[in-house]
Amino acid sequence: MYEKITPPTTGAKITFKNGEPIVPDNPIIPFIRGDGTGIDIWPATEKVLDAAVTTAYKGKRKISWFKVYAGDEACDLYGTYQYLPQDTLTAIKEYGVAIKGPLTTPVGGGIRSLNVALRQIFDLYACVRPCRYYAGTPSPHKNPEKLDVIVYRENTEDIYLGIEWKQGSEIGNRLIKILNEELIPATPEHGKKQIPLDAGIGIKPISVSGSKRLVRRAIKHALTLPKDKQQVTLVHKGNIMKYTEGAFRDWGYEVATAEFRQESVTERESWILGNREKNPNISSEENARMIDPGFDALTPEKKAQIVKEVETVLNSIWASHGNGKWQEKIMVNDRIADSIFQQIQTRPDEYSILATMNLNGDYLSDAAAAIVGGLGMGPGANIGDSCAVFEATHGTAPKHAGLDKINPGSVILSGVMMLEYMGWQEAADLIKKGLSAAIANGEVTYDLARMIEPPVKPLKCSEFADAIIKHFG
Ligand SMILES: NC(=O)C1=CN([C@@H]2O[C@H](COP(=O)(O)OP(=O)(O)OC[C@H]3O[C@@H](n4cnc5c(N)ncnc54)[C@H](OP(=O)(O)O)[C@@H]3O)[C@@H](O)[C@H]2O)C=CC1
Ligand SMILES: O=C(O)CCC(=O)C(=O)O
Ligand SMILES: [Mg+2]
Repeated sequence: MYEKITPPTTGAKITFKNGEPIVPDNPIIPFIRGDGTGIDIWPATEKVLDAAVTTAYKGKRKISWFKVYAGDEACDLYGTYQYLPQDTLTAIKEYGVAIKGPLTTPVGGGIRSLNVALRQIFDLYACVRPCRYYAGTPSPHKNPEKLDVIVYRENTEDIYLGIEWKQGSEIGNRLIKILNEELIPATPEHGKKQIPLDAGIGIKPISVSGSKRLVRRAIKHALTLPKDKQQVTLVHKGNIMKYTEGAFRDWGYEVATAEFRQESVTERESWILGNREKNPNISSEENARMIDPGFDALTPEKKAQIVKEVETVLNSIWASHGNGKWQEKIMVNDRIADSIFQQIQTRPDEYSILATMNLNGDYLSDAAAAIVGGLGMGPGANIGDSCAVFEATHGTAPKHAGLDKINPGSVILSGVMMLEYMGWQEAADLIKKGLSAAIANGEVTYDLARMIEPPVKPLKCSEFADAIIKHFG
């Protein structure tokens, strides 16, 4: 079955039922070490995960690690250009849950991202990146503890589908010609616009199914959070890209109101209900004026539309959501993408789950990680219905590779997410406890040490792993 790798002789497979993992006490878990700093981070991560499982379960549970190859290491073993060997894909498919270090992607040419390929091959449609603060972590922000968000990023489409044509290529030129001469003129709303003849072209598909399954998962996750965090914000640039980003917003609201009607309220609905609660005799038109600040300047058709919206909401959900009942529901709102970047800095505590398309989520997860201490503190998971691959938000950080210096925190915390996903909460809690105590004690790697006042001596990557284990307590 495998060409160059052999699974561990002990251990059992994780299987899936209705999208949920069924985990034996001795699961076989494939891991990819990763390029660049993966060489430093993986041994530290494995050591911490194993120590936590041993301490928590005293031998009753154990992970059997299965080394599989991707990136530079794979080329060394399998030959030139064998960046993602079939062995690796077979192992991940067979064992269902895997963890990986970062993999290099060249800019401008060369291979396409192996990280993105894994997400697409296994249909890992939700990229889940929690950004929360561990006490004592130095941060460029005054109140980093106020940020506690989970970026829920669509993981398989958008421009990451990778369908693009190089400037000057034959097909690219043909496409531009067809667009300029046939398709754009046939679309009146595009007027006399033309694509520059010297452009490269990329395609940005955003589908109903891709958007809805992501938002569905985000809402289900929100339902498991404490009441004050039960909120999903749909992030989009729908004012500019109406039929992709704007549609993502609309489909997100459709999921909330059609599939989670009893559990959710949209922000606009909450305003309409709230206006009626404050003034039981309020007219529909007055209510419409209050939810839309520009109401008086609108055309009569637009005004009528908003009045109708008010009446529809009151007729359909006043009984189930009115008189303050909406305050017990999951709030679904939306924010324009550029605005959310400033909102998570200026009003961090107003947000919880941020549901995004692929590119916006990529940017936003790095930005949110920076607020709580940087990319060394940014874990993540790529989740599908029959497979999950855990990996950090950051990349290979090549300038720090092989120095035993980098912060392994993000991959270790990705391991914590994996343990939680497996239902091994006791082991996950031990690691969070050990990591919190190490940080609070100033035992940190260079990235955090350089921000601490007065300065502390940085630990090596491997020493940080040891400090976490020491603080299991
Ligand atoms: N999922 C994946 O595997 C990903 C892969 N990549 C790939 O990684 C490669 C390098 O990308 P690049 O843009 O340099 O981004 P990186 O995330 O690799 O690194 C950028 C900088 O972030 C800081 N950083 C990153 N990781 C850590 C960490 N664990 N601890 C502390 N600081 C950290 C370092 O800053 P400083 O030097 O200031 O300390 C580093 O120089 C590219 O090929 C890219 O495509 C990128 C993202 C995700
Ligand atoms: O695959 C890559 O090289 C980059 C991916 C990335 O930045 C991410 O997933 O956050
Ligand atoms: Mg990224």
